[in-house]
Amino acid sequence: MSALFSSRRFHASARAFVSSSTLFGTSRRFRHGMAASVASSSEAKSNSNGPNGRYNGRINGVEGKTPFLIGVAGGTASGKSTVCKRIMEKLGQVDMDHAQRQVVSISQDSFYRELSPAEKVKAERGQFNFDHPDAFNDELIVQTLKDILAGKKCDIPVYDYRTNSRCENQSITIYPADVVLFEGILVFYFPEIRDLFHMKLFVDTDSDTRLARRVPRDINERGRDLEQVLNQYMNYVKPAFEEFCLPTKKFADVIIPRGADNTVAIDLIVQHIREFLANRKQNQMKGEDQTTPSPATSPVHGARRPNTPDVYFKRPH
Ligand SMILES: Nc1ncnc2c1ncn2[C@@H]1O[C@H](COP(=O)(O)OP(=O)(O)O)[C@@H](O)[C@H]1O
Ligand SMILES: O=c1ccn([C@@H]2O[C@H](COP(=O)(O)O)[C@@H](O)[C@H]2O)c(=O)[nH]1
Repeated sequence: MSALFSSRRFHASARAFVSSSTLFGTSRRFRHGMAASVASSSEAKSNSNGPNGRYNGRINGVEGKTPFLIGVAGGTASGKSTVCKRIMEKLGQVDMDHAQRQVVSISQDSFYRELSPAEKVKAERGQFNFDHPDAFNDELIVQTLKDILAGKKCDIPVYDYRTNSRCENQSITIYPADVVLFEGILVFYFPEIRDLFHMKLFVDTDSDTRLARRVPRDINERGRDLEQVLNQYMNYVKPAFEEFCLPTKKFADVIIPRGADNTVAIDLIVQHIREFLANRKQNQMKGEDQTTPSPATSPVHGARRPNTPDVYFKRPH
């Protein structure tokens, strides 16, 4: 079993409760960042796969090596994408060619299912429940994540919150990478998806803070008005969070209070990823792979982790 991916090692290093009060005072606003390239369908098609459907163009990606798949769950506007962006930034993965990235981030929002005409009308009136598990195409998520774990290049849909639908003729190309972050409100809800993750993070941000962030975001970036945002929040978002998202916190390996403000937690996760990448590179140079996530920590191979969080990054009381 890979020593690096023995969860014991990571957990031991992080088990101490971290005093964070001096570090979390600053409130910063971060912009969303796509960790994959957005292309038109024709562009996406021009990025060819090699034999066996595997992409041949990467330097670090070795065929057949399973990427380390990290699930990032949490309520709306908890800071999931910002946490992923922070991780990417700290690993120097943002300002580089998408095809060369070792770490990529994917949003569950890309997998909202197509609505029927009647549902579209409801959605336009703010009467469709986008926070219910039925709103997602979970089969496509499973298939995509399995393809990613198999080292395949994938094209995933681009979602437009303003029209409540996929952008036509557009896709995001996800190139094979060593580490893949998959973030979304319900990424731990579906057992078949949940069981694919090698590590599960839950971004745990206070509900008032989340609402205070969601209101301006939905107005400024998603084309909503205040009344619409608050109605949707009260009728669908909040009840669905309590029924479907919050109960999945128990599946997390690491809970990150305060999201991107929690630099201690993010640094620990980044350190863990750095060690994985360094170890994988070293083993590749030696011509062997000991860093493919091991059966003990890899749900892909059927083993399961206990459903209790191993680590809390906690402010002392
Ligand atoms: N730590 C933070 N401080 C201030 N604003 C933040 C912070 N984290 C996220 N935001 C802002 O809150 C909104 C939601 O953050 P985002 O990361 O998109 O959340 P999620 O992906 O969970 O929906 C965005 O407008 C983002 O810029
Ligand atoms: O068409 C749509 C699709 C989704 N939503 C809302 O988005 C959030 C999930 O995205 P986060 O980035 O995690 O906030 C979810 O709460 C949906 O309510 C939408 O309003 N319209």
